[in-house]
Amino acid sequence: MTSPILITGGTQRLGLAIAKDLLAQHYKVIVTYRTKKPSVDELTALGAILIQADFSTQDGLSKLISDIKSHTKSLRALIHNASDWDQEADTEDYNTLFQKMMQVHANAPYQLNLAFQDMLSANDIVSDIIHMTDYVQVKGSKKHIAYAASKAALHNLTLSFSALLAPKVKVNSIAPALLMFNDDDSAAYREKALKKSLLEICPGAQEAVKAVNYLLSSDYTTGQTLHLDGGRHLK
Ligand SMILES: NC(=O)C1=CN([C@@H]2O[C@H](COP(=O)(O)OP(=O)(O)OC[C@H]3O[C@@H](n4cnc5c(N)ncnc54)[C@H](OP(=O)(O)O)[C@@H]3O)[C@@H](O)[C@H]2O)C=CC1
Ligand SMILES: Nc1nc2c(c(=O)[nH]1)N=C([C@H](O)[C@@H](O)CO)CN2
Repeated sequence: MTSPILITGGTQRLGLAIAKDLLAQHYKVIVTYRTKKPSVDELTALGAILIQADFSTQDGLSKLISDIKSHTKSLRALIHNASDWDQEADTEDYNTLFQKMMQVHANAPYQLNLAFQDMLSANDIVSDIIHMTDYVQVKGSKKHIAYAASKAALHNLTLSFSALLAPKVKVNSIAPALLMFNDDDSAAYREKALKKSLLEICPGAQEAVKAVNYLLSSDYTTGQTLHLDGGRHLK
């Protein structure tokens, strides 16, 4: 009996591509979503279990933990992908912004990892936790200060949980820089963003898919970060 892979925020962009690829490999997949959209039905038709969840509140997080435990007794992998890319320019309520970024990007993965550690260790093979962090985890960001701090916290969870859960569970970060533009990104933004890396491309969601599959297949990678940044750190 193969255990399912749980991916959070898997109904658009990188998460959707990862979920579809795992389904195509015949993994059992549980996907969380916050907002109903056509891909919820698309993934259900492909055989995924879709669970509505909003991690921005403790009640929402506690409900998700309960819902997951009602669906399975084990997990092959837990992929923390859900995220909001909020910026300080959009608000003056910095307390709410900071709390929300830390809640979604650090507190939710922290509590889900602790709640599901036994389910992850219940397999005959080594399981995986993957934290989708960000290039800015080590660099910071002038325009997304709270977001960057929360991604740094998420990466620190990689270090702690890899030590705590070894050898039954590998725990790694995937730290992308630009992988996908957003639909409302201007031509000027896109041109400027492309020039921030050495390779000067926007590779698309499959770059994240390939990284996830490497980590799932690895026998010897834990506590690490896969940097998907086109050489931006050297520019
Ligand atoms: N795209 C890129 O180039 C980069 C991405 N990353 C990271 O990779 C991951 C995937 O990126 P991307 O695909 O662009 O992500 P998105 O911005 O598309 O967000 C992914 C999903 O997160 C869900 N989500 C947001 N807040 C909550 C919440 N409070 N509770 C539950 N779900 C929530 C959303 O759900 P819904 O839509 O249902 O509301 C959304 O579908 C993220 O962690 C991101 O930070 C890092 C660097 C670059
Ligand atoms: N949740 C999200 N996080 C991030 C996004 C996004 O669209 N959603 N996008 C980026 C940018 O691509 C950035 O890496 C470009 O420099 C970062 N995080």
